[in-house]
Amino acid sequence: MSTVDFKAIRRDLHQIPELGFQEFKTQAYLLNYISTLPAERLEIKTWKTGLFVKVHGTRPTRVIGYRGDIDGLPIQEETELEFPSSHEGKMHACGHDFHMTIELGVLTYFVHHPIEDDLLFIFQPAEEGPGGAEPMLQSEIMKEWMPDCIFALHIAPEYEVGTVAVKEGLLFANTSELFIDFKGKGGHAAYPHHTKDMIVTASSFVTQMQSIVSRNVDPLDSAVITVGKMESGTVQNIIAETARLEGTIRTLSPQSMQSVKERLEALIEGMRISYDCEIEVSYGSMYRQVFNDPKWTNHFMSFLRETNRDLVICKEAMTGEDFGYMLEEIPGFMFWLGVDSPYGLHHSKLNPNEDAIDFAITLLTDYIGSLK
Ligand SMILES: CC(=O)N[C@@H](CCC[C@H](N)C(=O)O)C(=O)O
Repeated sequence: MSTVDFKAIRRDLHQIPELGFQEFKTQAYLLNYISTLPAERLEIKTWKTGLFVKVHGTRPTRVIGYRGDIDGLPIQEETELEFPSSHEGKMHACGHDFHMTIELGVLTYFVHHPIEDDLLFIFQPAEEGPGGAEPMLQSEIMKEWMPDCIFALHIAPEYEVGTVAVKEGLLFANTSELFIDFKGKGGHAAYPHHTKDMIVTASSFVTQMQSIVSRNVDPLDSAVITVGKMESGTVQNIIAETARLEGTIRTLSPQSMQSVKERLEALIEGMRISYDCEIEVSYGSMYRQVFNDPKWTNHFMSFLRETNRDLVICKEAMTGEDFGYMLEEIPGFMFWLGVDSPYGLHHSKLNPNEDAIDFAITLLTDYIGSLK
């Protein structure tokens, strides 16, 4: 193959994590690398901070799509790596540095070994939020280069390197971001009866919300409501006038997403009365479930068995992924790639095993190469 050191590329990318739609250095890095490849078969179009890269086939009748996401998370890295994030408070804590590197590896291979069909490599911004897949899908470039099938992977810390986990049908949940603002009346810590304390209100709401999952959702149709951020107050002896909760809702069925929101709004209505305050709710970005096309997924699983790769038929997860939008329009699948990290996704010490990079590049080039 080529003599490119993809681990070194991953390390470069790991050092420059950027949040959704701010991936300027990342885009420049990707463009710079791609500019080192033979250009004859390549067509490159930038889209916001992302990229579409087409590798023209020798006698194309189809376009085979591959999508990787490129954004990082607002987390202060706490690994002991020799190449930590150089961006204060930001980290590739969801493995998108791996995703991009593997995509570059596959792209590189097919630039040197073109197949008959065209290949479309999508480097998608803002997967963690506010979501790049849906607007990318609506873009003129995508309409012109619409793939006939599409694939993607996500790193999985819980599996060994060399393991692929996948299932047909539902893989990832429906998601909705959740923002709730409380407004009461601040005042002296010693005179709570003259105030409307929003720390007490918001705390009580966080606990009450959990009853939606335990009492309103069918236990066989799981849901999660997580509050990841709670902001309130100024100092220890002032009662807080405002509070803000930021969270996310996950449901296995789209119908449950609707009913969870209805219950949440009913609870809010009750809180307004019982705590005599103002409460505003908004939902931010929402992602469609990731639903793997059964035909393509079974084809991939047969390939894994025939080539003696370690395959785990996994359960669905409450993770979200805006790749779900692409799979709604284009048949294909997403799979989990084992990277064996003691710390999980979205953890400040996530440390995936880099051996998974070469494994994944070979796996994907073998699989895509087999699509005669
Ligand atoms: C794979 C992964 O971890 N994806 C994210 C997607 C987040 C979507 C949105 N910002 C939300 O929080 O609802 C995840 O947290 O599952």
